[in-house]
Amino acid sequence: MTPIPHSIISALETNGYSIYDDFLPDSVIRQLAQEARDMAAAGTLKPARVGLQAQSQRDIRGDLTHWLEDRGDSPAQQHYTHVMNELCGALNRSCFLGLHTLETHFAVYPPGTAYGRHLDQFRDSQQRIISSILYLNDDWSASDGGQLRLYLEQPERPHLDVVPHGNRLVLFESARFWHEVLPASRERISLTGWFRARDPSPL
Ligand SMILES: O=C(O)CCC(=O)C(=O)O
Ligand SMILES: [Fe+2]
Repeated sequence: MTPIPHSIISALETNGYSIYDDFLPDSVIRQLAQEARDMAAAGTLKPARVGLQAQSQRDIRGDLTHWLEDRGDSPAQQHYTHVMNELCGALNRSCFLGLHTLETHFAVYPPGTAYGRHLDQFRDSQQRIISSILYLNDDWSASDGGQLRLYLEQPERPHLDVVPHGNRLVLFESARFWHEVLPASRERISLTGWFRARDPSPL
């Protein structure tokens, strides 16, 4: 069992979001980044879709994605899914969120691309409860751009810009925070996941 630092959970409980550095071993982050770059080079990543209006909204989202298999296809992906399952259990024990599954994709944003302001929970579905992003970038600095801009609903601090440093984990309540990805001058890589509640049972 991998212990999950309590500060991740307590920040999420207090603020509705959490930012935690050095989440996984650096070697795992490097391996995951390499796998994403290899897929980008091989042309196996797909342009991301935005809900049902994918055609008309293509320009609001410039990343290329690859969905992970449930257990992960490589030792590094298996490490990630194992720790995220532990995190799921810890969130359920502390916050009673009833999280059931995690869906995750690699996301590669070519230089200059972005993802416009949006909410992760689709209007017709309540199932995405917690959004999670694990950044896989080497030596990122704020001047490279690519910040995740989280709109905090606070008059004194309308938004928070999160620099996508490698091995930084960001969690936030999917239905609560509008957010966007600012364009970067470099390729920007991440593993983006959503903890979902159980599918509602049919009536
Ligand atoms: O990569 C990020 O910082 C956020 C990505 C995002 O908002 C999404 O994929 O829905
Ligand atoms: Fe999002």
